Amino acid sequence: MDIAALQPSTGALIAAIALGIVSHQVYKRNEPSVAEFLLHTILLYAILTTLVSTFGPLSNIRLILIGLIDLVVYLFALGTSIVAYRLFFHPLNAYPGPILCKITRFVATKHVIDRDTHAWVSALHDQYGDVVRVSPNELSFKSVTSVDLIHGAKAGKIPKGPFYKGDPNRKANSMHSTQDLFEHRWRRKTWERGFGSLQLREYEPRVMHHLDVLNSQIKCREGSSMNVTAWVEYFAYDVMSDLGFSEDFGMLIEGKPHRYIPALHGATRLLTVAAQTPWIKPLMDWFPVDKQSKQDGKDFAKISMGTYNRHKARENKRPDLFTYISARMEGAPRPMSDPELIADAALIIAAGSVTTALCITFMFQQLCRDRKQYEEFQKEIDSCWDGEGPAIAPYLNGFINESLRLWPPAPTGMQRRAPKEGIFIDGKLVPGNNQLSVHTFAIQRDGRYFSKPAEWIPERWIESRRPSDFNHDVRAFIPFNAGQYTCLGKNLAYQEIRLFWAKLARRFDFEYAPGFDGSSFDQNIRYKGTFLIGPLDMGDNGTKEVYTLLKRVVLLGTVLCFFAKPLGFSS
Ligand code: HEM
Repeated sequence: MDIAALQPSTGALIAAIALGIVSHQVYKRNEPSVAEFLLHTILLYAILTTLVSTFGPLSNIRLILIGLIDLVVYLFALGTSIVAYRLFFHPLNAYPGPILCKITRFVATKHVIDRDTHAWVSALHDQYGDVVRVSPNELSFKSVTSVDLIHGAKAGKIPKGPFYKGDPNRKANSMHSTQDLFEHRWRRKTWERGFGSLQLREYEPRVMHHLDVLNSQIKCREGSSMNVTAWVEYFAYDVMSDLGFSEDFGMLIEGKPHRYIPALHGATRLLTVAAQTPWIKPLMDWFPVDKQSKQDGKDFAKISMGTYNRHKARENKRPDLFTYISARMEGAPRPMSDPELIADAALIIAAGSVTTALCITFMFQQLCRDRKQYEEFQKEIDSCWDGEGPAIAPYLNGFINESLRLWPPAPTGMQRRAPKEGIFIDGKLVPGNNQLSVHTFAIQRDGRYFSKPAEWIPERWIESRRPSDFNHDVRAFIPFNAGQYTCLGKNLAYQEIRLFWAKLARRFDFEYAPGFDGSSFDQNIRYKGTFLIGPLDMGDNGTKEVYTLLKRVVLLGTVLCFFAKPLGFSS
């Protein structure tokens, strides 16, 4: 075929370019879904082809081909218009950032796929300062003033961003993923009933029960090594299935993971990719990408539904978190639907298990790395245990906070949307509807807020022991986020972690397993919504048990001597 004969007329070309630019103006105001975009494009193709046909008689095949060329020109004009706008006319143009990030979200998506978002954004902050444009319409901040404005007390009118739309496995919003301010407020109130101090007291013996099981499993394995990462996960998931639904995944008893763990990990992988670019979500079903994660996502949804159905069917319920969440709250504007409750059921375990497990596992790593800190840690727990839980344990608290500061389980920014009228942060206007967040990992490792930021120093949290010249600004400590969306399980998490150490540090003396030095663990810290970590192989060196036994023998001897005399056995 004569190529020259396929050349579209100038009129059709100009029309295609004009339509590309006009479409961009329309899409800028009303972002289309993938289906809408495809429909528009097909319609445009039909319009362009009709237009071409008006310029003279053409065979059908020529008409189709010239129409296609026009369509490519249209798409090219649309793309060029988008890139030019994002580079030169976008309201976030005044903010610094890498050029590619200003043009496309795929840079951020690539880092999610590479599992290094936390380190990538942190490095961008090192290069560009307190604010970076990480995507065409998204800013990442790391100043304490931004915490207050985006997440804190002054952020009442700031809703969650489109990131939260991303879960491809969800039929309805969970309390956490809803972006409507009013809806979030009343659903959160419903949840709050499960986290009062009375409820926490009720949960405590249930946590202790799982610690007893873990305790006996460690004892059984004395002399051999254990992958602490896995066992702490078993503990945290078993606890949440019990506190959440009065069920027991039974991972601690069986010593192996329930299907829930890989299913949740796979589902989160899909979620974090889809959440970067929510329009990708429907495409995930159409294309055969990451089949395993898709299957995991489906299994995760199925398990959550099963949990919900069993809880609903159960009579004589022990009060647990889901009992509070699923009972209609007085003053609630409407009852919750089944899909919403299933989404909330998934949230309980997803939010409460992996986060707590990560905090504990990072503490294990540090304790084995620094024997001096371990000795002080153990000494304090031994001295303050009052039979029910460590009463005042400032060093333990400092240790927990250092874990959460250096390795916040959810390390990246929690995306919010600027209100319509925009918001002034650090003296500059962020125009309405752009996305913004404070980067937890970066701000918590900023020397302006915490001196020697990369060092694990529990004493920094104890006022009497903190060096007087130390920077210590707790406004920059946001592992649970802050304000209206702050973690609901914060107190539960602290309680669980304290009980964990009170029970286990008193009993065992942990150290790296022979041949393991922790370096492979450090090198394999990745990001996947939360941190994703590798195995941490440890053993109990047994001295603690022997020491406890010795203490008991000495105590028994003293008691016997004391009674022996009056009873006349010692003459
Ligand atoms: C060390 C442990 C924990 C850490 C570091 C942590 C961290 C966080 C963070 C950063 C958020 C904010 C998420 C966002 O804005 O998108 C959050 C929210 C939440 N967390 Fe936790 N969490 C922990 C433990 C728990 C536990 C044990 C539960 C119990 C179920 C829980 C339940 C929740 C819930 C329900 C929300 C949603 C709150 C809302 O949207 O209003 N978390 N958590």
